[in-house]
Amino acid sequence: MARVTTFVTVTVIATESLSKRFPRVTALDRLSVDVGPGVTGLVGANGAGKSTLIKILLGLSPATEGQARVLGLDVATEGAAIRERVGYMPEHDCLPPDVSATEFVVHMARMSGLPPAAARERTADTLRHVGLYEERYRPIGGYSTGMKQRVKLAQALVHDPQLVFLDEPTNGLDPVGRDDMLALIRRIHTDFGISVLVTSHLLGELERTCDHVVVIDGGKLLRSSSTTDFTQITTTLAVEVTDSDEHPDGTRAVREALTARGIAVEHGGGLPGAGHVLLLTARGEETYDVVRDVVTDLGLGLVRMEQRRHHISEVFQETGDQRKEAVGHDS
Ligand SMILES: Nc1ncnc2c1ncn2[C@@H]1O[C@H](COP(=O)(O)OP(=O)(O)OP(=O)(O)O)[C@@H](O)[C@H]1O
Repeated sequence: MARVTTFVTVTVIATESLSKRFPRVTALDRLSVDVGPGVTGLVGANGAGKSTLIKILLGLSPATEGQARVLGLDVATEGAAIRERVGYMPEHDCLPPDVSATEFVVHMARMSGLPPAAARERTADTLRHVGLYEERYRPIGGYSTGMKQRVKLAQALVHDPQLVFLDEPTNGLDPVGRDDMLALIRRIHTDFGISVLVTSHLLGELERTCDHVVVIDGGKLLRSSSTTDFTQITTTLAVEVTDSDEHPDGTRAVREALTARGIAVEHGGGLPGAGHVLLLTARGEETYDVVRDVVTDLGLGLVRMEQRRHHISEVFQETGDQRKEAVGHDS
């Protein structure tokens, strides 16, 4: 008998027309989005609805309308089964100050159903993984913000979930602490195969960490796509040319010729120390040909013509004021 092979795209989270209305505000507004395995960023300004979505996905808060499934389980009826398989790092400080990280994480592991010996072993492994060593025996009250974030992360991981929700894990961290946390988040997926949904109000910081980014604003979906698609919507070409006797300012001559051919040159000499660099938006292969022809016709030398990858935050700056205002940017 012929064997039929089907390719199934695994959906980790699926929402369909999901809404959450509070008396004075609509926190989620008919949100339909699918999230696959890997590391996914959920980005939106403060109040966009990120935490509300996470609480619904954990089965902790009922949706007003619509449906959602997590790991194939219905959030409305299978919340307990979802929480067995999903770890949650809440946004706000929620740690008891008087106990040590070890005591707290063992307690959380026991609450998740692990027997005492396994809970202790998993706690030691997880705290080591998040980078807490001798300090793990000291009371949490004396910890830095970075150490507290690591304890919150450890308790989300200790029961070996298939998926973790991390709500603003970089909040309150300095730039070095932020980078460390983002690297740690990436390793949760690469080292253990756990899928991650991580929220942030900073679009820029997620591009290095996430495979996929979902952007929401006012509870509505603005965009959901792979990080690469985000950063390659448009390609900027950096073009550098020589001068000649005939054209002592080669850069200017090329700029004028390109403008005459209908190619907008975004900035002239915008890169540090590169007075001869032109930046222009490439629209397919033909832009390359036009630049090459223009430079040759002017009798100039082409020093370089290279693609410059966009950062996510730049893409948003270019795609309209509404999005720009909706999403915070790295400073
Ligand atoms: N229990 C609640 N009662 C009333 N309004 C709420 C409640 N929880 C959230 N909201 C409102 O819903 C909107 C979305 O809040 P939510 O906390 O989900 O946003 P967020 O994107 O996580 O932002 P932040 O990072 O600031 O928490 C906000 O306007 C908020 O004030």
